[in-house]
Formats: sequence, structure tokens, C-alpha cells
Amino acid sequence: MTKTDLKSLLNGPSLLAEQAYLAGHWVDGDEGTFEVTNPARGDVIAHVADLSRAQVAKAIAEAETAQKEWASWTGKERAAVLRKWFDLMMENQHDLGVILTAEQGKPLAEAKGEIAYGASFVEFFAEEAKRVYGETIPGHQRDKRITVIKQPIGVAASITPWNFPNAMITRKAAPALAAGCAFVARPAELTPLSATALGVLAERAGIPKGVFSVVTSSNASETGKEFCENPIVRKLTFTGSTQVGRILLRQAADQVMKCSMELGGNAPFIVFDDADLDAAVEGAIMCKFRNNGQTCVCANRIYVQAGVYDAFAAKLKEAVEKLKMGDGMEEGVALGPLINASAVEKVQTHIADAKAKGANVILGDSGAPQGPGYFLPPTIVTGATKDMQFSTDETFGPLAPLFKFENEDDVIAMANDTIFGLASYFYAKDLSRVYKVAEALEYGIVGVNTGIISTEVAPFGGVKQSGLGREGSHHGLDEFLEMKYICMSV
Ligand SMILES: NC(=O)C1=CN([C@@H]2O[C@H](COP(=O)(O)OP(=O)(O)OC[C@H]3O[C@@H](n4cnc5c(N)ncnc54)[C@H](OP(=O)(O)O)[C@@H]3O)[C@@H](O)[C@H]2O)C=CC1
Ligand SMILES: O=C(O)[C@H](O)CS(=O)(=O)O
Repeated sequence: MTKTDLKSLLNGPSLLAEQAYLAGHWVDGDEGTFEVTNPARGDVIAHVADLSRAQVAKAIAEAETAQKEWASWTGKERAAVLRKWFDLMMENQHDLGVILTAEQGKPLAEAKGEIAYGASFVEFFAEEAKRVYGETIPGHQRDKRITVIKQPIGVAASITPWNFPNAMITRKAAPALAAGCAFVARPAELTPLSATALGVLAERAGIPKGVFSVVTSSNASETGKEFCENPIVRKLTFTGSTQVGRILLRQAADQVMKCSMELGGNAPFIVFDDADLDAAVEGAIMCKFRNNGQTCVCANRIYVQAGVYDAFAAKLKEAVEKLKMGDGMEEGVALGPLINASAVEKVQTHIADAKAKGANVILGDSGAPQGPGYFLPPTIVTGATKDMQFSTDETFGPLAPLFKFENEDDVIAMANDTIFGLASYFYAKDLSRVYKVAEALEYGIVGVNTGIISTEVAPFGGVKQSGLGREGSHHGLDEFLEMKYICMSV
């Protein structure tokens, strides 16, 4: 798919923006441009503005000015503009999906699903913009009156990954703008086009110049340092690996900057012997193979109780064999390419490690199809054990390792034996078991009899080294607000 092909697929080619959106102006990069390639075919689909650190600093300075006016609007006025942004995202869902598939690779149906998911945060926080409530507290002395108010934190900056190039930005920008903050977004180098398209629609929606900027760059480290070291930035919100999250937290510590961190995962997916096996297989497929396994909430370890292990393995194999792999633009494709060669190599390394330690490959692991693109057939291994790499490291690809367990206590101990704590899942019918296991799992999210937990109405986030803070739900607004109390003598 070339740039010409991509433009021909769009109803509105102007959504394909190769410049950066800097404080309401479309600009070239002082560092030139960087290439964006289609992971299914390796074609170059865009040459995107490569901003310098000085240009990023300019976006931040403009944001500071714009934010003061934006914060003076009523919540209802901000809500109206955010609602328009939501409406434009949904009106352009097809084009935004095509752009997303072109740069990230996921099947078009999934990409359009991400657009709706990303837009749902804008819709939700447009409503929340009107509900930034404070409180009054009975005075501690007869002549004292205490009032608590919440105010926007100021200029927020985001760094987001390539796996959800639309939704990871809107999940942060929507609450920030609703709260009255200004927002400077730095998308991943691999997938900047979904972000610049959001800039096109933000401009059309009437979001004031400087309130929302998209600073595209090939130098993540430099942009990150500007975000962490610039005293105007009061909030850093990051989604990505725990490794990079640690770097950013260290850098932000010098300013004691408020940070939200949505980091890596290592999700256990547990099938008890009283589970509905067909439902568990359906849930495992969605949980493991959404975005071809490239999500932080994907099942990374699948634990199956001994009595149903063989039956589950057979059913899962039969279901996975039906999944069509190919270019995300092709009808009926369920599994697109991985994002790049290193992603393929990581999955192959996990498979090789497991085989070397005694695992048995019951599906896949056959050589990737010839020709361009980062394709890897889905693989299922049985006989997984805790000494294998995928027990501790996030695979981030289409590999389903099946572990056998005997009882509840053992599987809870194994599930919790990780530095991560983002998402977890289990299938069971016994109510007592459901309550006990859900409470015992050390994770920010527990899916019970479901493999998909993503929604704008719930507080998404992890414990332990999977992150800090929550995104989505009314809690998501607090990440961009400062609380103040006024103690008045009457
Ligand atoms: N908890 C969550 O919600 C999510 C967690 N993740 C986790 O992220 C990983 C996969 O995503 P991936 O994008 O590879 O993760 P990375 O952490 O490598 O990258 C995430 C973002 O951080 C940027 N970045 C990388 N290094 C630095 C740095 N030193 N300073 C500032 N920014 C930097 C990247 O830029 P660039 O790519 O341009 O180099 C990218 O935009 C997995 O571990 C996955 O679990 C991913 C998505 C969601
Ligand atoms: O980046 C991710 O993996 C997302 O946070 C997962 S979700 O929000 O789509 O569930």
C-alpha cells in the first residue's frame, strides 16, 4: 500500500496529515521528515514532520497561553466543543480506521472499533466536563468556613504507544481538555498519522489554537526530556512499557511532576474445571489475539485446571485454526501483521525458549509466510512451565502458552507471581469461587467470564509495576485536576 493507494482509499484525503499540528498551525519539522511504513507490505505510506526539541518547547509555551483562556470557559462550553470532536470522529470513522490499519496493521474492522472506542472517551468526558464538583466542609472553629474546589492542573503532555494510536491519545486528551487543561501529544514514531488526523478533526471541531497540539518526532527521548524538564508542563501521562515508564518517572522526579503511567502487563487467563469451556475458548481468542496479541491486557499466560486441560487445548486449537491471517485491509482477516521485525523476533524467541525447555507446539510456529510484511502464524504451546520466558516477560504477540494447574490456591499463587498487575481473567461458575478468586488476584482489572474488559466507563489501570493512576470513568478526570481548599474566617 503506497501513499497514493492510501489517499485513494479515503473519502476525505485531507485527514492524511504529514505535518505536525503545533498550536493550531500545520508545520514542517526542523529535523526534516521520518518515514511511516505499512507493516503488512513494508511500503512507505508517509513522510511525517520531524520536530526539534525547540519546536516541542514552542508547542508547550503556546499551550500555557491558550490554557488560561480555555480554563475560563464553562464546563458546558468545553463540553460542546468536545462533543463536536466526538461527532467528527464518528462521521470519519471509516477514514480514521483506514489510516490506522495502514500505519499499525490491525484488521480494518478492529481499527474502526478502536476509533469508536477512542471516540467514546471524548463523548464520556464531554459529559463529565460539566461535573467538576467541589464540596463544603463544616468549619473546625465557629468562625471558619471551608470550601474545596477543583481546578485544571495546567499544561499536560502525553507519550503514547503504537498499538492503539487513536484511543491511547483520546483516553488522555479527553479528560484533560474536559478539565480545562491544554494538551501536547507526542505519538509513537511508528504510528503518527492517527494522531495528526485527530489534530485535523480537533481544528474542525473548534478546539482553540494551542489547546491541543500533536508534536510528531523521531526522537522520543528528546521529546520526553522536554516534557519532563520544561517547568510549564505540570502533568505527564504515558502509556507504554514499564521500562520506559521508569525512565520517565526518574526524569519527572526532578520537578516532582504529577504522572499517570499505563505500563506493561502479564495477564493470567484462568480456566477452572467448572467453566463453560466454549465460552472460555471464545474469551481466550478475543483476549489473546485482539490486535494480534499486541495489547497490554492480552492474556500472556493461560492456566487450565487439570480436569479440563486437554479438552480446552483441543477446542482452542480448533478455534484458532479458523482465524484468517493477512493484510488488515482484506475482508475477513482476523490477524494482521505485527508492528515490525523486532516484534516478530520477540515472539519467536519466546517460542524457541519454551520448546527448548520442554513445551509442545500444538499449532503454529511454522515459518512466517514469504514476502513482505511482519506476519507470524498464531501459536499454541502446551506443557508451559514457570521457568519459560513468557512466564515473566510480556510476549506482545500471537503466542498462547497453556499451563496446567491442580487447585485454586496454586493457580492464584502462580497468577500473582509477577511484577505486573494490570489485567487478569478467569472463567468459573461457582459464586463463592468467583468472589474469592476475584479478591485474591493482585491486578487493577479482573475479567470474570469475559475476555474483553475495555470500556470508557470503568477506571482502567494497573497495580505494582503496571502503572500509576486510572484512565476512563469519572476517576479519569481527577488525573487532570488539582484540589484546593479555601479556609475563610467569617
Ligand atoms: N498499560 C497500557 O495501557 C499499555 C502498555 N503498553 C506496553 O508497552 C509495550 C509495547 O509498546 P511500545 O510502544 O513498544 O512501548 P515503548 O515503551 O517502547 O514505547 C511507548 C512510547 O514511548 C516512547 N518512548 C520510548 N522510549 C522513550 C524515552 N526514553 N523517552 C520518552 N519516550 C520514549 C515511544 O516512542 P517511539 O516508539 O517513537 O520510540 C512510544 O511512543 C509493552 O510492554 C506493552 O505492554 C503498551 C500499550 C498500552
Ligand atoms: O494499549 C493497550 O493495550 C490498551 O490499553 C488496551 S485497551 O485499552 O484497548 O484494553
